[in-house]
Amino acid sequence: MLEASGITVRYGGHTALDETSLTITPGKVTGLAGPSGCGKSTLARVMALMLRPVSGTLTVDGAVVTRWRQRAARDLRTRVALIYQQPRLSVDPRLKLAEVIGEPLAANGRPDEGRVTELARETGLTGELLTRWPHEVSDGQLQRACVARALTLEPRYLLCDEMTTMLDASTQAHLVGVVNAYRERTGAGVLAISHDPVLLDRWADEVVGLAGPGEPSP
Ligand SMILES: Nc1ncnc2c1ncn2[C@@H]1O[C@H](COP(=O)(O)OP(=O)(O)OP(=O)(O)O)[C@@H](O)[C@H]1O
Repeated sequence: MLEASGITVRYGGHTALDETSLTITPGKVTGLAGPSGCGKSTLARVMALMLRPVSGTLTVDGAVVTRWRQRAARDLRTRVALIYQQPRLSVDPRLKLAEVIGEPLAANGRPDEGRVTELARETGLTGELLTRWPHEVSDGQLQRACVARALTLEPRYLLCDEMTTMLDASTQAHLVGVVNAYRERTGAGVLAISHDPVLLDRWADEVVGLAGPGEPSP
């Protein structure tokens, strides 16, 4: 399990999370809802080992996380992948789409063109798109590449932060289908953060509501 327990995060003097807890179970989709600014993205970044909380404990399959970001143990860091709402802010504009997808493999010294091609096919990207720069593709095509990138190292937990909010209905359905197929094949646990109650109702096994600090739980 991926377990955040009693997590507190402050940005300067502002408390974004106040002793918040959330558990993601392998094989299940946990939905996370809550008003804008209540700390959903912040919690996802903590659970992806990208943001160190002021206090609280994060455990990944029983291992307590003590180091964060690049200093985190590679084995723990690569067990969790995060997909953001805005693909343009999460890709290096100097990399072509094939390189975007293959980035985690290259960074871990395991370049694998075959795996990149396979993931591109699964996420609905044609070979021709793989040779383009990010500015030459649509947001939906770029998000497909980001989903493929998130799956390259076969994470045990996949955190989808408003993954489909900016996309049309058919791209949304396709990418949710890709994540579901991955979960069914590998038993990965999924966190689905969304403002869309219809999507969460359809997609999640359980929906958790997050209140802002100092507010009553919904
Ligand atoms: N890097 C930052 N520096 C300062 N404050 C931040 C930073 N990131 C987020 N915050 C603040 O922390 C709070 C929680 O932000 P967060 O993005 O986690 O909320 P959210 O629930 O994901 O919101 P939304 O649904 O609008 O995406 C907000 O008040 C936000 O303004």
